[in-house]
Amino acid sequence: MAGGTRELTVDLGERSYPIYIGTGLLAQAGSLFLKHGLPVKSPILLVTDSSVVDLYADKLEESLAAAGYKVTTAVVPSGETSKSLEMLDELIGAGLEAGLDRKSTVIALGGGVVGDLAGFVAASYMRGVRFVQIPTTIQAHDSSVGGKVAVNHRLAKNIIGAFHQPEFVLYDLDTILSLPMREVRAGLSELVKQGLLWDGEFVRWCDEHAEQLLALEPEALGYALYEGCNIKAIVVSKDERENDLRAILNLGHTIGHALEAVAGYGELLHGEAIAIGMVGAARLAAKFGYDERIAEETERLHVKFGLPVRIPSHLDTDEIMSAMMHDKKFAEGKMVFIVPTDIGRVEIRKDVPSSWVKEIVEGLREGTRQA
Ligand SMILES: NC(=O)c1ccc[n+]([C@@H]2O[C@H](COP(=O)([O-])OP(=O)(O)OC[C@H]3O[C@@H](n4cnc5c(N)ncnc54)[C@H](O)[C@@H]3O)[C@@H](O)[C@H]2O)c1
Ligand SMILES: O=C(O)C(=O)C[C@@H](O)[C@H](O)[C@H](O)COP(=O)(O)O
Ligand SMILES: [Zn+2]
Repeated sequence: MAGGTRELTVDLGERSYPIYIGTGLLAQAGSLFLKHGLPVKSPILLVTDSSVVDLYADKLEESLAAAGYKVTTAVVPSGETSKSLEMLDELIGAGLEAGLDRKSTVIALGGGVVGDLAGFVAASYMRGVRFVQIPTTIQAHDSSVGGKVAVNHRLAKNIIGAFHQPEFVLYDLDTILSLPMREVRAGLSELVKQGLLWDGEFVRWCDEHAEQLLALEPEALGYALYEGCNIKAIVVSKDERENDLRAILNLGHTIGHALEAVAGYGELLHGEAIAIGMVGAARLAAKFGYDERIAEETERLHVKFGLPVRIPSHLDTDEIMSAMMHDKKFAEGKMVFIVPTDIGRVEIRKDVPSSWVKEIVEGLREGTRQA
């Protein structure tokens, strides 16, 4: 690997895999595919989106071709609406037409949308083929690690999916430099999330380096993405299938996923919805008697990164409340929330009164002063 490349392991026994983080890595993809034993004789399906294809597909295709691979590239429209059953159907068709067999590999080149969608194609094509994650957004430090793959239903996010771990994750930090500013901010939301749920020191570091992160200063970005992937890898390694601990990665998602579905996929970016959801979760913490400064700090930090912290006024509270009932954590008639107990610590609460949640949603509406 190129000097300066960092490597982490997602420790899952026989399904363990590395995450390579560094610069100039797209050009090394072919040799890494060979190193990981991905068969040359079976065609590859490369899935990317309409914004990423012109930026990075050529470099990847060239590297794979030089290593002897035959690659067919399928391009989906960029944005959340591509995480759909219709697009899954299209891509399965593309795989069949390209002659993919059971030894083939599906590659995701793009952000979390492409990662989740291509991952679900890999999980379902012929009941499962190999999969490689090549993330190109900040957000995708989260989505490319851990094996959650899915498409959306109009009523609920990620409700049709699977757990399907990649062979490896190849994170070429050069790709991040072309991200639009709104996507940079949205991605930083989930990076800060990893600190809020696991590592208060990392939150303080993000706070102190906000300017460098927003400017995509390479050293700060490389360190932060490494830390974000590391936290994700630790949690996933302890509880791959979300029997318990892994649910903490869902901080902000009970409200956030509901907002995405009710607003219509793509109106609020995932990271934006989760930013609002994290402020909501922190306000819930105060209701459970935890320090009110947790909510104040959470909000201040998100404002510093230029993220939304209020629910758009046109979204209906009752619709948001009923969308939350479709949350995957909802069980035995109870709402479940990941609640911060300090900056860098959370607990899983299964005793959350829906009246409290409704009060918080109302209090978070645009134009409402803090309750
Ligand atoms: N599976 C998981 O564990 C997990 C974790 C976090 C998020 N997610 C999912 O990830 C999705 C959000 O991911 P995202 O924020 O990466 O969104 P995205 O994939 O839609 O990418 C954001 C936008 O940036 C563009 N883009 C991507 N890379 C680019 C680049 N390098 N330069 C210029 N433009 C680029 C894309 O075309 C898109 O328009 C959501 O669907 C969310 O549910 C999944
Ligand atoms: O990997 C996880 O586990 C997460 O919860 C990470 C989240 O950031 C991500 O948005 C995930 O897709 C949400 O999972 P879901 O099970 O609530 O759909
Ligand atoms: Zn998320």
